[in-house]
Amino acid sequence: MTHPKDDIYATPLPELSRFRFDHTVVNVFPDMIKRSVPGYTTIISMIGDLAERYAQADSTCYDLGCSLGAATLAMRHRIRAANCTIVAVDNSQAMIERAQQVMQADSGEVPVRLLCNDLQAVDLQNASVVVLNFTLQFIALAERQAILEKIYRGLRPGGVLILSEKVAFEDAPHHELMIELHHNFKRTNGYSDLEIAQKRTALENVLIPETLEAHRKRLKAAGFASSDVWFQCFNFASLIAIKA
Ligand SMILES: C[S@@+](CC[C@H](N)C(=O)[O-])C[C@H]1O[C@@H](n2cnc3c(N)ncnc32)[C@H](O)[C@@H]1O
Ligand SMILES: O=C(O)C(=O)C[C@]1(C(=O)O)C=C[C@@H](O)C=C1
Repeated sequence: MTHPKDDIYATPLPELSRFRFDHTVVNVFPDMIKRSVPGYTTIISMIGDLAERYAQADSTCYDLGCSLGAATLAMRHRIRAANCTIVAVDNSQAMIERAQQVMQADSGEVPVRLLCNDLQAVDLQNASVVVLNFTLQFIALAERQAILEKIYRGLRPGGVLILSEKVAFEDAPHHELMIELHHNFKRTNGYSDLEIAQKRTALENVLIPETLEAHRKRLKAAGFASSDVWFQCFNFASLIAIKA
């Protein structure tokens, strides 16, 4: 499958609409996310490692906000436990349609079920691995706690949640520095200042980052006794939370 270059924000757009995961984004998504999220390829690969370690026999692994299924594929190729299924969920019809093609072209043996649905409407049961890879950041703040509680309830003891997010920092100078370093990462990857600025505006009030402290507090309140960061590059981080 070819991966066209993301040039969505390359020319001045008279009206910047809110960022949406529509057909235009789907077409360039693999290029967009690799050039926009520091460490994305490493995180995907490590989700495979973690799935190999934590997937339990006769259980379900969930990829919530799966987009084109990069984390699903990483898990599919690393799970060794017997009789596991992966359920991959996204509420963008365009993403799920393309993800179907990606799964059909893949020869992995672990069964994958793709669902076009709001992850908040999906019942989680008998889970050993749950992935929220840059998804929770797109959900309203007031709805985030209930999602983590549902995940906690749906996990088996010893199961794991992998939560990756763009994050904010309490300390204003540090926050600004991380944003500048992230923008510099994008510039190094070929995005112009115009592209960076227009995407930033389109993501305003759509992608809502929180501090790592806020995420850990929420995970604790949901029931996770243990959670901590296992990856961070600038303002992009991934946490691991284990159900005792
Ligand atoms: C940044 S992308 C996730 C990337 C993907 N997890 C990966 O590892 O490549 C965010 C995804 O979350 C999906 N999403 C946002 N809100 C959602 C919701 N309430 N229910 C299901 N999917 C959602 C979007 O459609 C989008 O595909
Ligand atoms: O913060 C940015 O500038 C981004 O482009 C980040 C981000 C993300 O973290 O999901 C936003 C939208 C796209 O899905 C790809 C990357």
